[in-house]
Amino acid sequence: MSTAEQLQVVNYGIGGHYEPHYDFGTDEASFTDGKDRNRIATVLFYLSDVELGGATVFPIVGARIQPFKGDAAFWWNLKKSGEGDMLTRHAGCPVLVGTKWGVLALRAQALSIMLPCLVCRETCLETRNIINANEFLCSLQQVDT
Ligand SMILES: O=C(O)CCC(=O)C(=O)O
Ligand SMILES: [Fe+2]
Repeated sequence: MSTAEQLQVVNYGIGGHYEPHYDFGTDEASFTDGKDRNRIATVLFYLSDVELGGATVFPIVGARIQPFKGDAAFWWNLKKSGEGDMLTRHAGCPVLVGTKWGVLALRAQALSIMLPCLVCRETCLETRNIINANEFLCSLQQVDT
């Protein structure tokens, strides 16, 4: 797939975590080369259950996703305008018991090609049975930050 970066394997042991961050590039210089290749979306496939801890959390929208083997989390990093969506700040909470395995696909795509697709994104998400963390998970349990 020419528009996706290489898959990244995520593995955390006890205490392993990922500090709050954005997946889109904030360094404008990297994305003003005429290619519009900022990271439009992220999908994180969970390859293991985690006994305790290890949730992926979105503190600004108050969303929390506990990893279960076979589940996936999906979110759009950019707004329709192409700007980074500041609501997507997220983190991997420390693993307290067990191990966390996942595969992360960061999708870099020319916005001119992706924009028409954004319009129907709810439908696309429904048919793929994946989770839109930005919109759908806002209603889930509040995160303690
Ligand atoms: O481990 C997680 O739950 C999040 C990982 C992540 O956000 C990343 O690798 O960019
Ligand atoms: Fe991330």
